[in-house]
Formats: sequence, structure tokens, C-alpha cells
Amino acid sequence: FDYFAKRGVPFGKPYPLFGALWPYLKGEKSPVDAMCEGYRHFPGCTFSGVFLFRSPCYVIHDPELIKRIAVRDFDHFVDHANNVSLEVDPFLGRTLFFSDGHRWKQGRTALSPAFTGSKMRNMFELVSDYSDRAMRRLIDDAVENGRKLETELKDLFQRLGLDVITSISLGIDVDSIHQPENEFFSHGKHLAKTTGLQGFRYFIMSLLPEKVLNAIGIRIVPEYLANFYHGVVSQVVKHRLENSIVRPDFIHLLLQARRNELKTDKADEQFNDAGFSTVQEHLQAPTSTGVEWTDYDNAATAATFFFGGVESTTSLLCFAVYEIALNPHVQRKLRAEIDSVQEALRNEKLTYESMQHMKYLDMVISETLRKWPPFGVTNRQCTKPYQIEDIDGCKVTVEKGQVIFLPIQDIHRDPQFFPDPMRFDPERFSTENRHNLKQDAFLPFGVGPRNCIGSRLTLMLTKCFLYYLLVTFEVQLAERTEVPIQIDLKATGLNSKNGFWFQLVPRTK
Ligand code: HEM
Repeated sequence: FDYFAKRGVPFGKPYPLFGALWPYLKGEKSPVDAMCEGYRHFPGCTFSGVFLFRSPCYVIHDPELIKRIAVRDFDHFVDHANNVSLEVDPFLGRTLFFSDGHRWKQGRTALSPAFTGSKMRNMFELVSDYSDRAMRRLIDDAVENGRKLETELKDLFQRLGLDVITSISLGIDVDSIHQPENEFFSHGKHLAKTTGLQGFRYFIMSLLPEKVLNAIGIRIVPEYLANFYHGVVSQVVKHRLENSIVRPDFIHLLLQARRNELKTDKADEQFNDAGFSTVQEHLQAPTSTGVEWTDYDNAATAATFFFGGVESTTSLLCFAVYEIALNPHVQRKLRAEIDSVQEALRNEKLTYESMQHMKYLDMVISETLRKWPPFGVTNRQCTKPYQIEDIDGCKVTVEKGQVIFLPIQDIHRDPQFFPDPMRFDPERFSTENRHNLKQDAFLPFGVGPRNCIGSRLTLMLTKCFLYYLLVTFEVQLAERTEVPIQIDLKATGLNSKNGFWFQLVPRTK
């Protein structure tokens, strides 16, 4: 615990054995607040120190240094801290977020072309159909309830998200709203869960050294779940190959990736703009020695979409609706934009192109991602020693294997970058105001080659769901809506403690 004192680095007082984690383990602070406390305690510093258990790690405060580390000097920080070996968890270890070095590079290069704008556009109709169907179901419920529906939206968005992700990642149609107990929903929910014991295991897994994990044999994805997804993917792949079926989904793209046929195409540029928050893809040069791409790999990749995508997209949608309900002027302006798009479409279904034109919707989503980033912190593991320097000239070397944290939520809520940060103000992201923004301080999807591969997918899902929700309903605060909202301190991602209750009132035009 004298590591930082010896080096002249400011650091938060560690608790015996657990370091900064004790307040989280006691349920007093969220994991993000516990780990990134140094950001708030030492304003003006470029970085501070934090102990996770007994390991000294750094929190990087300065967005410019973050960018240097994550982009220009990427070869010093190639891995996430949470790399999981294939021995510890053969399923999770195969997913992109948790793989390292060569396997990561190979996987990212192969998968990136599956997430471009034109691929998203091809999937858009599937997404739009699901959203439309879910809203019709809600209308029926509302009519049954005398045209007002007090409902918990997290459950609805989670079902919708899981159905859509099951459809686009596994090629299987499910309807968890009408069949609440189907096995794709229950298994997907288990995989996506970042709260309770499962959330705790994710969190611990990301922090314990590999030697310890090997010794205690923690596996996050239980074998029966891995076997279930492996079985499903093998069956779907066999059926597709035998019957030459082509469906615009990820299974198709993964099969192309397996044959080395998946490429970015010219049409991508036109559709790549999924919104202001979309992150740039830093394409990696392919490595010469390939990684074998089996059905098991495909199943693990498809599973990535569940735990990478469902909870985070659900969180984004819930907090967006919360702010929309709380700020009637935002809802009015958004509705006007949505209505004009619907009118131009002459009541036909939403298209990808018209979604790209909804500027105010994009501003509302960007502001939600700023104030309520679903992942409040990300990390890197040092792969080559790296020197960092504070404004007072204090220089330290980040050692190989050491972990650094990039405190997304604290930067997003820092008044020097976003004045009056807890005010929900989509105008920060208007065309006129964007040039005042410090672009490097807005990083909801991370930064550099290890940024989020799914930013386009999630922006497409969120915009599509919100469009159909607001075309159909006016969202009002309900008796059970919590203002201010209580955050679930035990969840690994951002979540509310007591759900997201709203009153949905069908619109009459
Ligand atoms: C609102 C929704 C989402 C948010 C806020 C979000 C945010 C993030 C963040 C902050 C990271 C770490 C980036 C870094 O370390 O620089 C990340 C990584 C990742 N995300 Fe997302 N994400 C979202 C949705 C999705 C979806 C829908 C997918 C599904 C495909 C996805 C797949 C991934 C993967 C695979 C990685 C690891 C990338 C790598 O290591 O190369 N995410 N995401």
C-alpha cells in the first residue's frame, strides 16, 4: 500500500485487503464510484492511483492522455484487463471483449466488417418488425386497461432487446412478450445479467489475476449454457448450408467471416453515420496466422451480443425514456420530429435512411449517453511499459501487466467539460453547439481500436425502439416513477434499483 506514496502519486486511502473495493462490497458505493474516486478527490491531476485488492492501478483523468494511450500508443495497451483464458472459461474466453493479443486481433479484424452501416441497414427491417409488433401488443394492453398503462419499461425493453438480438445473432425468431417463459429468453437473460451474483462474478473475474482464477476454477458462463448456444448455432449453420439459406443476420456474416469472405464494401460509407456517438473503427491489419473459426467460436461470438449488448442497450433506452418523461419540452420537440418523419413516410414502416435524418433524436440519445453512460468505466492492461507525466512534472512508469481505468462517467459529469452536468440538455449536441464540445471528453463507447464494436447496432436499436414508442404513446411520469432515480449500487452496469415505471398513454391523432 506504499506503492503510490513512494512515487509521489495522489491516491485514495485503501482499505485492508480489499483496497478501494470495500465500499462497493459493503453496498455503499457503485463499482464505478469506488474505483474512480480519485477523479473526484484529486481534480486538476492528470492521473491518480487506486488499489484493487492489493494491486496498484491508475485512473487516467485527462481525456487527451486517454486518447494518446488508447489510440496513438495503442501497442502499449492492447488488452482489456478482463482477458479470460480459454482454460478458465472456454466460452467467455472466446468472446471479443475478454480475448487478448493475437486472438483478439484476429477476431476483431474478422468481425469488424459485420458491424458496418450497410450491414446494419440490411438488418434494419428485422429490428423494425420487432419494435412495431411490441408496440401493437402494448396498445392492446392499454386498451384493456382503459387506455392508460402503468408499466415497467426495463422488462419490456429487455424482452424486446433479447428477441431482436436472438433474431439477428442466432437467426431464430422468438416472441418473449407473448411467450414470456421461452428458453431463449431465460437463457439470454442469464447471459446478459450484470446484476446480483452474476454481476458480481463478472466484476471479480475482471479483477482477479489469472493464476487465482485458474486455481478457484470460476466460470462465468456455465457449461450447460455454453452447450445450449453451441447446439443452436451448429443446428442453424447445418440447416443454412444444406438448404443454401441466406438471411440478413449475424450467422450469415459469421459464416462469411469463417470463409474469409466478409469485407467492408463501398456502400458502407453512405450508411456508416449512425449518429454523433458512433465510434470510428480502427481497422487492424490481418495477421498471417489465422485462428480456427469453429461453430463454438460462432456461438461464443453470438453470445457476446447478449452480454455486451442487451443490458447496455436496455439501460440506454430506460434512461432516455426517464429523461424524456421528466422533460416535457424535450418530449414535445422529439415527437414533432418523429411525427414529421412518419408523415413523410405516409405511415409506412420506418426506414434506415429516415432514421439517419432524425437529428433531434440523435441529440437526445447522445445526451443520455453522456449523463447516464451504461458503462461508467473501461480499462486497459499495460502490455509494454509506458511513462506518464502529471502537470507538476511527476513522471511514473506504468508497468507491464498493470491496469489503468478510463473513468467515462466522471469525465462526462465534469463541469469543466460539460457545464451544469446533471442538467439534461440535448442542445449540447446541436450542430451549432457541437464545436464547443471537447470531443475527447465524450466517450460512451470507449476509444481507439478496442472501442465498442456494437455502437452502430445499439444506436440503430435504440432509435428504432424509441421511434415506435413515441409514435404510439405519450410517456408520462407514473406514481411509481422514482425522481430522483435510485441507482442499483450492486449492478456492474448502470441500472435503477427499483425499476423504470412510466404511464403510457396511447396517442390519438
Ligand atoms: C448502449 C450500448 C452500449 C454501450 C454504452 C457500450 C459501451 C462499450 C464500451 C465502453 C466498451 C469498452 C470500450 C473500450 O474499452 O474502449 C465496449 C466494448 C465492446 N462492446 Fe459495447 N456497448 C454497447 C452496446 C454493445 C452492443 C449492442 C454490442 C454487440 C455487439 C457490443 C459489443 C461490444 C464488444 C464486443 C466490445 C469489446 C470490443 C473489443 O474488445 O475489441 N456493445 N462497449
